[in-house]
Amino acid sequence: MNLSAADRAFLAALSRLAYSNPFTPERIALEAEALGDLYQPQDQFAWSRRGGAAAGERVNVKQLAERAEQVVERLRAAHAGGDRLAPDVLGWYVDAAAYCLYYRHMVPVSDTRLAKVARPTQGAAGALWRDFARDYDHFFGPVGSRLPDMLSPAHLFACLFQIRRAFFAIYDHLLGESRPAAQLRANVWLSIFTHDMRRYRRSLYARMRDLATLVTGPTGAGKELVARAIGLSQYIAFSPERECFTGDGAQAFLPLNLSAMSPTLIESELFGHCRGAFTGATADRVGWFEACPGHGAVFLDEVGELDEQIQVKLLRVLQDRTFNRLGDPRPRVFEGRIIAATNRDLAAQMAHGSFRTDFYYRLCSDRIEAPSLRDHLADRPESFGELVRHIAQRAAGDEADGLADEVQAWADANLPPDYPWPGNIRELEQCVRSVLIRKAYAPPAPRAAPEPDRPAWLDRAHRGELTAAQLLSQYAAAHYARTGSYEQTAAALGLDRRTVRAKVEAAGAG
Ligand SMILES: Nc1ncnc2c1ncn2[C@@H]1O[C@H](COP(=O)(O)OP(=O)(O)OP(=O)(O)O)[C@@H](O)[C@H]1O
Repeated sequence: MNLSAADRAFLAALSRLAYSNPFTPERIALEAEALGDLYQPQDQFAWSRRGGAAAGERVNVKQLAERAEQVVERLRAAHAGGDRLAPDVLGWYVDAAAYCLYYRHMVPVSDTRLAKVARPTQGAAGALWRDFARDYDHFFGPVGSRLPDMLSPAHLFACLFQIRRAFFAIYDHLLGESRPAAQLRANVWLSIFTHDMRRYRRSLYARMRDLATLVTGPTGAGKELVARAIGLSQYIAFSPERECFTGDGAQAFLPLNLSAMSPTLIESELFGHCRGAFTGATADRVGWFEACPGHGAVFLDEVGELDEQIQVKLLRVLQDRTFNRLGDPRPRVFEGRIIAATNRDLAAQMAHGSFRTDFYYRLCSDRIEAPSLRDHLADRPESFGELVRHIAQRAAGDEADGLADEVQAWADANLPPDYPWPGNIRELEQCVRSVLIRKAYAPPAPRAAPEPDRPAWLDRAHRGELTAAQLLSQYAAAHYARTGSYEQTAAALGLDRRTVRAKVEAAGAG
């Protein structure tokens, strides 16, 4: 079949677009490339929630889908008429048809319907699935014999539905039109799907749970939101026989704030315990690692506060997925994904010996930094008004515009232009609520510069808990962390370089 140069260019761009990260500027550039003259310029460099415009209402997306439908139907008709598609055109056809399936069946699924369809009860996704499967046959039936690697309809359905879930989880919750905000959304997408969506759909979807994610950033900057978006967006297989998903996506995020609990309680929450394992353990208890399904995530909030003994147990979970209930010698298997967050400087904690190096490296194979509110405002001062509007919308519904204006006026009159917002977006939320109630907000009093973290090994040394060898290792490691040089550390400690190195390594492993 003869395709025009314009059709070829359109299909080539659409093929890349269908596998691209929707939260990057490249995605917008691909929309422009695919649509050519039809593209309607927009004033955003990457997709973000704005004034309630849902993705389906975007004029460029609509144009893309309409054009994709036309070209795909022409190619299909040509093929049915005996006109064999060339291999490059066949590849484009597959991608464009999958795009049409997404647009036809997933884009109309609203947030509320999504939750109903996602239920693992028989038939919950029935109507959506049957319509999808019919269109799948329509597009791929005629060319099926030439597509040995084609994804099964159930797997493609599960993948496209996952994209829809992830899109909502990111787009609806991680707000802001600044570049750091867009970067954050794009990074969350990568943590879910990686940078290679084809590989993800082929095989990685089943392996993502082996990758832990570490979310860093200051307090109130959205670390838990990030973790939630990743945790609630994992792949869930679809059962065509039962016409439902095989797991409950809504129950898949298990957060635990580690800063507020004693070590025994943390262990019991995470690993579970047997009756009698410790005073007060009156019955067996299933921990979160046991309760978490394969498509779920356990979120370890404030991981920088973890006691070293628990770090060792968590390292084992990360390395070979096994753990024991307290008081039970039988090893059990964790099926889900681990996401951790901290606002502490883990590098400094490692240097001080209070955070294990091996645990750190297993934890941060994937790392996301949540930007501070100051980062948003430095990039885009208008972010203030935009974020206030979003927050006001949640706090006051129809009254949002008036409230947002009040907050802006109050901030202009009462806050210095460089007010640092130490509590980040959480503090901004508090400010909006406070203006709603009292027409004023009292920022927290500036605090003295925080004391640097006191290394845990010093406390242990103080309590007489370290051997002489451990003490020397920790001291050498602390010195080395400050100087970055084995030579200097050796000279200062009166040791030879090799001994210092062995001591520093022993501290890291220790
Ligand atoms: N990017 C964002 N978009 C929208 N809301 C945000 C964003 N970042 C933070 N928030 C809001 O700020 C509040 C705090 O967010 P969250 O609990 O995720 O922060 P955190 O970084 O985990 O804080 P902490 O370190 O204190 O636990 C929440 O109410 C959340 O809705």
